[in-house]
Amino acid sequence: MTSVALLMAAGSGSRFGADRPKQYLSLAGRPVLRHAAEALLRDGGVDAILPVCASDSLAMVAAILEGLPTLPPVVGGATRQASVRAGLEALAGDPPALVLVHDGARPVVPPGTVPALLAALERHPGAIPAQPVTDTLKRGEAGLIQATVPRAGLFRAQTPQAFRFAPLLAAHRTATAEATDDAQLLEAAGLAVALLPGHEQNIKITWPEDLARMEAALTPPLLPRIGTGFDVHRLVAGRPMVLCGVTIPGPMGLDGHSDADVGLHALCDAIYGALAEGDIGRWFPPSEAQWKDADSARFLRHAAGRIAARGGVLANADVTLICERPKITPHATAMRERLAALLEVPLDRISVKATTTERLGFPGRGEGIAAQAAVCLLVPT
Ligand SMILES: Nc1ccn([C@@H]2O[C@H](COP(=O)(O)OP(=O)(O)OP(=O)(O)O)[C@@H](O)[C@H]2O)c(=O)n1
Ligand SMILES: C[C@](O)(CO)[C@H](O)COP(=O)(O)O
Repeated sequence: MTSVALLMAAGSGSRFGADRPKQYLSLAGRPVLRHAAEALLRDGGVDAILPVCASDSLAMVAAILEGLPTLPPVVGGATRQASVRAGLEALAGDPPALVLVHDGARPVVPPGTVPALLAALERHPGAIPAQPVTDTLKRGEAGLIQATVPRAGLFRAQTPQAFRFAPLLAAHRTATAEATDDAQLLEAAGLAVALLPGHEQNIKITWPEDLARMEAALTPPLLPRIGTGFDVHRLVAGRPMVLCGVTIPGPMGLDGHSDADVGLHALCDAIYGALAEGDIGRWFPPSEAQWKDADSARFLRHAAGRIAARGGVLANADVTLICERPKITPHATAMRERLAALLEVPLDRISVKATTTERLGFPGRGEGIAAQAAVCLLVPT
């Protein structure tokens, strides 16, 4: 093996103050540590990851990293330096040529970072990513400024930090003082460590607000998706009149394979259209006997399920019923309530309204009822 990455996860996250160490908290649905491991491996160049963690977390860490090229986890120490040393000693019997040391609490390793670090090791025994300090620096005490510290030539060190294995192990074995990163030990040994460009997204999660910032950065933006639907059913005697999930008593009803709820069908088609998932006939073919006289509410629940399956939400829906009779206004609130309940959204996201065609055409002659619907969904890109 030519390069191994130590993934540091033996800290307790005392500044973060959660019920678990921060590297095990969920970020965009997966543990922070899993993000860090995948990010390390993404560009290639790392043959295996060696996790370093607390003794009571060995099985959990192995489970979190399942499926990735990992070596069995090693137990860390009381300080970060002691933990890195434990990882290096575990490799010393069959040493890799190169080693990277990465904080398990840094879930983002920007693309290109690992290849650039490994390339720099051809010229130097160590290389790290670092960001130039851009704020004015103050030294303070008891809430008062003591001095302004010149910031020229100052950098904020990040990880992964990359080293030739032998000098890093030697530096750890001979260290006399506690270092907050590994480059410091090579510096103390008088060895050159290259400074490569770091990245603002490479945040070490230290405080709760860091995790919140990362969550916002990793959550895919929601894309508005518009859909429209249109449907017509014939008016006949002796059939129920179900419109937008509400049954309206009377001698005439709508003809169709299902309960012929024309408004609800238009709404389903608008949703399927917004998702580019066909139409109601694709999901519930009229050729299938099981949908005969079916309550169309189940179609709308299915459409709502498709929105949820895509991780989306319904921003709003607007249904227009086109008929002379029945008069819709007395029923509009009940229809909105029924649709909102089926879609599990607040009432103010649903509109139901009606129009006539001034007695023109088939709706005007009372031969049928038409409905059109428009929806706006917000769906992750
Ligand atoms: N004894 C330790 C201490 C820290 N780390 C790891 O080193 C990285 C950076 O350390 P830090 O942010 O200081 O983590 P914690 O020590 O967990 O945090 P705190 O200082 O707030 O307790 C983390 O991934 C952490 O798990 C480690 O492996 N062993
Ligand atoms: C290694 C490190 O992430 C580089 O910035 C940092 O030094 C860790 O520091 P901490 O004091 O352990 O948080």
